[in-house]
Amino acid sequence: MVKAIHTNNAPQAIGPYSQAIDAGDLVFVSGQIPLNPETMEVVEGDIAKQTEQVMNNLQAVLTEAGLSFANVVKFTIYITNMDDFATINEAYAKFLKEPYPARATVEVSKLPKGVGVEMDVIAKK
Ligand SMILES: CC(=[NH2+])C(=O)[O-]
Repeated sequence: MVKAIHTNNAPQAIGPYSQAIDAGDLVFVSGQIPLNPETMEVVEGDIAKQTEQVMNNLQAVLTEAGLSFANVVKFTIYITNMDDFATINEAYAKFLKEPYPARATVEVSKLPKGVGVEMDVIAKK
């Protein structure tokens, strides 16, 4: 039995998906892009600001599931410009403590709403 997680503290889904799915021992959080949850607009600012918003959005969904970044076992990061890798790492690391989750970072040609970064996570209860 799976359960959808929903919070108004993170952006509403922009397509037919749940913000997260509780699948028992694991919680799968959908890709977050840098939308302000109140306005549903892309945040203004550079890729560091976008990364910070993505992390805040992920944190809000995890909190709704009763979890935190300490529960995250896997991140996937999608970026539209691999030249942003170092900047994204720096902004990302501010939210995490060692041992860091497993991770993959891939460059893609486009992301929804024209943003530069999207991330999804898998968390273990
Ligand atoms: C933003 C997102 N998670 C999607 O699938 O479009």
